[in-house]
Amino acid sequence: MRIVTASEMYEVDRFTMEEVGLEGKMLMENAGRAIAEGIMKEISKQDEILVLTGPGNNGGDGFVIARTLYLKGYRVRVYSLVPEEKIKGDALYHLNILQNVGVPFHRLQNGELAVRLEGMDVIIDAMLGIGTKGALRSPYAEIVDKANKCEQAMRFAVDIPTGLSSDEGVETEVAFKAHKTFTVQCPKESAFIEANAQYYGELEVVDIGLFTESLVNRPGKKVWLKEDVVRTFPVRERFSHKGSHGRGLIIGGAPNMPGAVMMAARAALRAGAGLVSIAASHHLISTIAPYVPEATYTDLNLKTLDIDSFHAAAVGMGLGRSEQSASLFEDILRLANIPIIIDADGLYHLKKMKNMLKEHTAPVVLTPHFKEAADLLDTTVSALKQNPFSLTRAFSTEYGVYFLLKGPYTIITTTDGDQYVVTTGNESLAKGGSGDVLSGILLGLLLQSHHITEALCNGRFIHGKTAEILTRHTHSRYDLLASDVIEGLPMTLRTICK
Ligand SMILES: NC(=O)C1=CN([C@@H]2O[C@H](COP(=O)(O)OP(=O)(O)OC[C@H]3O[C@@H](n4cnc5c(N)ncnc54)[C@H](OP(=O)(O)O)[C@@H]3O)[C@@H](O)[C@H]2O)[C@@H](O)CC1
Ligand SMILES: Nc1ncnc2c1ncn2[C@@H]1O[C@H](COP(=O)(O)OP(=O)(O)O)[C@@H](O)[C@H]1O
Ligand SMILES: [K+]
Repeated sequence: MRIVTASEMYEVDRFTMEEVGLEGKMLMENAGRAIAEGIMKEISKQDEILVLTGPGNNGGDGFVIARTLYLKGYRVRVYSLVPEEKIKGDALYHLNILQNVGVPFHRLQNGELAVRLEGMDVIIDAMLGIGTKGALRSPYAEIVDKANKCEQAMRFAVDIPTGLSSDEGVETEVAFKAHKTFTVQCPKESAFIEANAQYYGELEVVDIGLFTESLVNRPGKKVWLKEDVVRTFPVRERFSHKGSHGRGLIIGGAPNMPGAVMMAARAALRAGAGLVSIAASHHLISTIAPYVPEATYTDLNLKTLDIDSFHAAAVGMGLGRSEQSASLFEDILRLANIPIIIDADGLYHLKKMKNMLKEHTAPVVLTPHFKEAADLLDTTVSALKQNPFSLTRAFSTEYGVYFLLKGPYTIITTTDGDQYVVTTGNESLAKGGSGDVLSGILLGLLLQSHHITEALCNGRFIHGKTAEILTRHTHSRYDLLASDVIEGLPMTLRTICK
């Protein structure tokens, strides 16, 4: 499912209207009806419903929603924040129909509504959409603030909550706090910015018949969905052997962090890897081996370890930050000609030698969380949180790496700048070890997949999905351990990726 900026959405609108020939009025009718259908599932006919409308097409969607609800017998009225003379085009067309049908219609007088927002059971925000520029002006800011204070009301936003930008990089002062946002055709970039989650609430995408084909040739952003996992998950052939599913190498294991490589190895095997080897300090091997008997072990000595005899490697989990491990990491990066995942302490060392990435020809996957990523990109966590798409895309294309920016909304960027968002998972994963398990799953899938992007998206999807399934059935969001996620993978794989 494509994620768009405002300008991309306008291009989709233009293409659909001018080149395909679907009229704007009809698109507005489709949008309003689809959103009204969604809202009707959440409200009752006893509810007092107020639709707040603005000057543009977002307001036009609001007129269609109000008419649809009214004709179905709901108690709805419309409040326009602008005089009728300001309403033009398709929105005016639908305002006329609204008035012909007899839906109660009022407009704001001297900045005040003639009804108390506090008395409303349902407030629908069709004030501003993707045409929003800058901070809210009066009277929008005041009305939005009042609406947000109506604690008893269910609040729905049309397309985007009024006050938010569609694009990343814009700080929000005041915005409508929706319980649920019905977004038109494609989620907008800003829906995946952490600070905006409190305004969007739950997000539902409504299909109104727009054609997104006009965007096909641009580097794109997409949400990776279950149907994408089902379509691309590696198939296990009946006559395959262990070598068919890849030989993976995990390099790490500082004496005080034996768990990281252990969990990564076990997760890689559970995700389907054919063979997994752990290269760790020989003191550690006897400690780890009983916990992952299916793996093989080798001393972490680059004179004897032939990295390229493996199909892919993961390095950095529990590697340590000593000078010695820094030079070990540098040697690995210089020697490896296989796809390599770099996580945790590997990312720490990489910061000082990131120019090596430009010379490196084999695929490199970086899996930082926000703090690690901000360090690597020489920026702050808050700047990265506000501009995660553009900053990671710039880094990926400059350094030629795959970048998996870990978080509740994980953004995966390819070397070409295409981006995928994976939103599975919940706060049960906010616990030490989750990242090690993810690295293991990613390695397991990298070994079995023809496409690196699919391996990364699928790996991150099943990691989060497993946490969702476990916290729904057998665990709480408090107790879940990273190793529980490994043991929960069978449930996810059996249901999604048979
Ligand atoms: N085919 C279609 O057309 C379809 C359209 N669709 C729907 O249309 C929506 C986009 O409609 P749109 O382009 O009319 O923009 P929209 O956001 O409603 O209003 C812009 C107005 O806001 C005003 N304004 C801006 N910033 C402001 C601020 N900070 N504070 C205060 N005011 C501010 C600005 O005023 P101005 O600055 O020009 O005076 C301008 O007049 C889209 O989100 C979707 O819901 C869908 O139904 C699909 C089919
Ligand atoms: N609140 C959350 N919601 C969903 N996923 C989360 C949340 N917090 C963490 N995660 C996931 O857990 C993992 C944490 O990785 P990381 O911070 O590297 O953990 P560690 O280094 O402790 O192993 C990431 O995959 C991230 O997407
Ligand atoms: K809106």
